[in-house]
Amino acid sequence: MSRKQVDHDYNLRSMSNLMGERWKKVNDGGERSLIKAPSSASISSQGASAGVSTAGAPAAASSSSSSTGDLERAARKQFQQDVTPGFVYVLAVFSALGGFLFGYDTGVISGAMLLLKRELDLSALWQEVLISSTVAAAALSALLGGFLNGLFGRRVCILLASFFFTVGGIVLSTAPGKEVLLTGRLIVGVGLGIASMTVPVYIAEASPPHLRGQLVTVNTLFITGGQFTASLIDGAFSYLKHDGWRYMLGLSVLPAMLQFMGFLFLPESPRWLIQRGLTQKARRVLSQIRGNQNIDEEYDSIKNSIEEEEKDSGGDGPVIWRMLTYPPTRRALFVGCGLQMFQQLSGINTVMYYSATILQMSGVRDDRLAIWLAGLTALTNFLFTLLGVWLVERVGRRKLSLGSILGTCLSLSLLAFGFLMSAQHSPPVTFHPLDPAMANTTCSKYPLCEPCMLDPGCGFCYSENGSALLTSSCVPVNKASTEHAAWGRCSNSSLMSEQAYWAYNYCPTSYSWLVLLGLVLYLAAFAPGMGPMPWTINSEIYPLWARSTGNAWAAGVNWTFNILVSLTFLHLAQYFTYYGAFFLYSSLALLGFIFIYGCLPETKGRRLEEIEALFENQLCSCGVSDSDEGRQVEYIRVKGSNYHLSDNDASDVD
Ligand SMILES: O[C@H]1[C@H](O)[C@@H](O)[C@H](O)[C@@H](O)[C@H]1O
Repeated sequence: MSRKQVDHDYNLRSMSNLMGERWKKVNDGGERSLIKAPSSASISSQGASAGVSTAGAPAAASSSSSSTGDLERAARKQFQQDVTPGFVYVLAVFSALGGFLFGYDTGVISGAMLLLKRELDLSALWQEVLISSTVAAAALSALLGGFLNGLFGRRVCILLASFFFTVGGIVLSTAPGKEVLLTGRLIVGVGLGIASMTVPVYIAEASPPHLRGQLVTVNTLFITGGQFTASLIDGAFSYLKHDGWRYMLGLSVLPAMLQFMGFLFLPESPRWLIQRGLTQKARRVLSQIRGNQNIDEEYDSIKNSIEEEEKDSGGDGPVIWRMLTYPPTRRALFVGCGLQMFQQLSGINTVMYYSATILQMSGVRDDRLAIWLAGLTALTNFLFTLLGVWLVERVGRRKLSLGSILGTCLSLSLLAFGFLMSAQHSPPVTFHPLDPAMANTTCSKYPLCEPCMLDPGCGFCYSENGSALLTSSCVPVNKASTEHAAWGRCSNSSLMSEQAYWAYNYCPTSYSWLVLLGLVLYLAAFAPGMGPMPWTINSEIYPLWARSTGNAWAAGVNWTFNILVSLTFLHLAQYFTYYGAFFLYSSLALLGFIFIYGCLPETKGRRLEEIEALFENQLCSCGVSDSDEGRQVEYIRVKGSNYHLSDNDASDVD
């Protein structure tokens, strides 16, 4: 069926929800288009100046929908010209401190661990437990956060999260031993889970539609900003001989307290208030955050949609059950969780974590320098997320996500190819010790650097003249610190760097530039789209009754896959080699592309109340297609029928 054909039987409510305006059916020579009837003064005045006929004249389908596009754009422009009060920015920035803490607390631990394992003599198991306990606690508390959000509201949850961050930071910085450290990391994890699911919802519910994408994306900008700050703090405090980790872990208390104090004065989300029947308060908050705009229309639209939703979502039982048994929310949940899953499966946290090693492969031999340069990776992630903030309202969520995941997939392949070339030109092991006590290790049997490096018990010790390898051996790693070999010339710091270099986890290679290029391209592709979009889109695709639960489950999926990918990476690399692991991530990103292409509708510029309609029919039915005249048509399939939403010149597609 041509996409220009529109069926007879359509659901008017869905469409009026969808565009937030009244719609009329126009019979158009056997084809039906939808054009919008002006309902507000601003629209009619703009519509008149744009010369738009709204009376249902039997115009050609393309011109009527083109006029609809003009009218839509004019209305949007008018809306944007109305003053957006600065208060909404203040509110977004204070909320996004939760994102900053998310980034800081997940980022700071790698640098802190270098000091902790030395000072507290931590075993590999304890190191692993201290790192992953926070993520595991975050996964569980994100789910719990959905329930708390529904019950106490967004504001109380953000206060609760900043309280956990503060207490966790204090416990961590004063911890006398590893058990207390673990307690602190668990407390911080609880804060992380609650903040990660509440903040995007709160910002989305308070923002006007034309700014929503940008303001929610600012939260991810703060996440990456937190990760960058953590790398700077890690670098700076790594010079302290004692207790540097206490400052690293404790400094998060400052933004946490700032957020707590700010939220004592910031309001509850108006949508949650209306849902709870606190209508007077909701009106007050709406006026506060919309400044001099007329809030009646927004208030009514929220209220109506809550009433409609209550009928639609009917039934009893836990919200997640109602979501799963009601097709639109089931589809939204599928899309939301899928996005979060593919975000993590594209390996962002592995790439970030592994960047110091990638830099070492490129010839940066000094550990400290590698830590500082890893900060550059975090900075690149941050800067490209900034690009995402700029792009999200310009190109829309769908195109941004698609472009980003495609770029992620290609750059992962480049990374993998770089690793493959390094492996194929792996330097040989030229020196096999004669001393039987030393020779009888698994390490000394490896003929090349590649298998030696993939064995976590061994490292490659070598000397070179310029870029020519002189002698090399594969020796066991020092169990107490992977920075040295267990014996031989690489076991002694003073000999190392003068006569020999110790490569643990990597091999010297002349293909490092390929890997480095892959890393930079990866961040440039991932950070503007796949980094922020899963959070942004989840904050807007669920109806109010399902919003906190939907976000809770999606955030839970994010944290779960985060831990899964980071815990399996080294094993994956061991069994499939590094290039195998990165080719796997690249194939998963390709699957993600297909998923997004098929299932993600555009939500840009729509009211939260309108977005539910996008999920009311079968999945994979929204997008932009070429019309018969070679123009691009934005369409949606509702209840088995196709509707044009806009008809724009290819150069001017929303
Ligand atoms: O969106 C964020 C961001 O991309 C971070 O850099 C990453 O560490 C998180 O896991 C992710 O959820």
